[in-house]
Amino acid sequence: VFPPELRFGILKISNRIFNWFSSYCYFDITEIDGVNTNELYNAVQLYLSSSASITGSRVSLTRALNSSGFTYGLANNDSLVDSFNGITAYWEHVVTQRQSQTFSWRPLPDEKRGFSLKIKKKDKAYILKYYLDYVIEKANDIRRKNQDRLLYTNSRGGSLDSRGHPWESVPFKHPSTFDTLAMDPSKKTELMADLRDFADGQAFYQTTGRAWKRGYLLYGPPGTGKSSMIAAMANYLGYDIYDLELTEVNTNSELHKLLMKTTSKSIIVIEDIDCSINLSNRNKPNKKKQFETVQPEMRNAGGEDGGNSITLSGLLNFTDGLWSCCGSERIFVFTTNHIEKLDPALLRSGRMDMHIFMSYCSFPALKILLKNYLGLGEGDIEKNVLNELEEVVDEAKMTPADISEVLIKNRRNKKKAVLELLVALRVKKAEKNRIKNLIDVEEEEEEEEQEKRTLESPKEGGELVENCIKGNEELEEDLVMN
Ligand SMILES: Nc1ncnc2c1ncn2[C@@H]1O[C@H](COP(=O)(O)OP(=O)(O)OP(=O)(O)O)[C@@H](O)[C@H]1O
Ligand SMILES: [Mg+2]
Repeated sequence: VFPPELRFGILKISNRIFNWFSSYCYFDITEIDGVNTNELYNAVQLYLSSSASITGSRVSLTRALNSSGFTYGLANNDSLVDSFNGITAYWEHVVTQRQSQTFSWRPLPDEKRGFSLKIKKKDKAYILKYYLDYVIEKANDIRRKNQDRLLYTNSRGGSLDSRGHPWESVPFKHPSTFDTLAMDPSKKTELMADLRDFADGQAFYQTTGRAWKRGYLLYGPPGTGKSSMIAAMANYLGYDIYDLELTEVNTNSELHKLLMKTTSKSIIVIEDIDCSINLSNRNKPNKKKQFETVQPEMRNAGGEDGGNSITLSGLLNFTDGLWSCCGSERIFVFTTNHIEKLDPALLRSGRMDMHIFMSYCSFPALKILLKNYLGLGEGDIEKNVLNELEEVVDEAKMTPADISEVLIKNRRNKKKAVLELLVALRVKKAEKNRIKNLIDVEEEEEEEEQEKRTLESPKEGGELVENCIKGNEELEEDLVMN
C-alpha cells in the first residue's frame, strides 16, 4: 500500500505522460469561478441547447423568469459533439458533488457543475480565437429570442441593486408595431429600412471605423406617436429599451456608469429632452454655487466640471464621444415637443443621424388608424365621406391620439364612428379657422393702427424740427452774448 503522497505523485506523472502523447487538449468551464458566476458557462449551456434539443436523448428543460419559451440543455454528465468550420469540439457536462462547504460570502450550490471542452491540440489557437466568441454570440441570440424584451429604468436614482446594477427592469410588452403606427407610409418605410441597415451593418461599421450606433431625434406635438414609435422600433429589432431619466442623474460620471451597464442591441431613450435638464446651460453656475455653499467638500469630486452637475457636453460625450463606444449596436433616441428649445449643439449634423417629425394626422395616417381600429379599408367607406375626410383632416390638425379616442369610443358601431370622426374633424377645422380669422383681424387692426401713427408722424416730425431750430437759435444767442 502506497502512502497518499506517493499515490498522488504517480497519478500526476501518469497524467502528464498521457497528456504528452495525447493529441487532444481540454478546457474546463466551471459554473462558478471563485465567487462569481462564469458567464461563459451560461453561454455554453444556451449554445449547446440548440443542438441538445435535437440530438440528446436526455435533455434538461428550463424556463427562465420573463421568458416565453423553453430552453433545452445538456443533462448531467452527458456529452455532445459540435462542429465549427470543419473542426470538431467534444463537450461534456460534468456534475460532481461539492466536497465541503468552503467559506464564501454567498452560499454555493451543492453540486459543482462545469463543461469540459475537448479539442485537437492543433485546433487550439483557432478555437480560442473564433469558436468561443461564436458560442457567446449565438447564446446571446438564443437568449434574446427566448426572453421577452426588457424595459430598464434608472428611476431609483443613483442607488444600485444587490448585484450592483443601476438599472431596474420589467418585461417590456408594448404592443405598438410599425403596422399599428399611423404615419406617412413612405416615411415609415424609409425609417424601417434605416433600422434594418443599422442592425445588419456590423461589417459596414467595422470597415468605415465608425462606432456601431445610431441616433434618432423624434419631435412633434404631444400625442403624435413618439413614444409609440420607440416601442415599435424595439419590437421591430428585438432590442431592449433603456429609459434614461436624466433628472435622476446628478453627475456626468454617474451618466457614464449608467451607459457602461447597458447591453448591446438596445435602444437608449431620453424622453422630453428639453424638459429633462437645462442643457443649454453648460456650466450650471447656479447649481455649482449651491454646492459651494451647501457642500463645499464636493467641489472637486471628479469630472471636468467638478463632477457635481450633468452638462450638455457630458451628455454628448455619452452619445457621441469615446464613451459611446463601450458596447455596440446601440440606438439613441431623444424625444421633444419643442425642437426650437434645444441647444444647437444637439441639432448639429452628425449628432443625431435622423430628425423625424411626428406631425398631426395626415390622410394616409388616418387610413391606417381606420384600418386598425375599425377594420375598414378604403373600399369600405363611402366615396363622398372618404373625400371629405381627406379634405378636412390636414386643416383640422388633430393628433393620432385624439383621432384614436374618437374611434375607440364608437368602435362597436363602425358607421357611427366614421361619421363622428368626420364631425370632430369639421369642428376642429372650424375652430382652427375661427382662431385664424381672429388672428387675421387682430393683425389687420394692428396694421391700421400703425398706418394711423405714420399719418400722424409728420406733425410730430414738424415739432421736432421746430424744436431743433429753436434750440439752435438759443445756442446762437448764447454765443453772441459770450
Ligand atoms: N402615430 C400614431 N399611430 C398610432 N397610434 C398613435 C399614434 N400617435 C399616438 N397614438 C396613440 O396615442 C397614444 C399616445 O401616443 P404617444 O404616447 O406615442 O404620443 P407621444 O408623441 O409620445 O406624446 P408625448 O409627447 O405627450 O409623450 C398612444 O397610446 C397611441 O395609442
Ligand atoms: Mg411620449
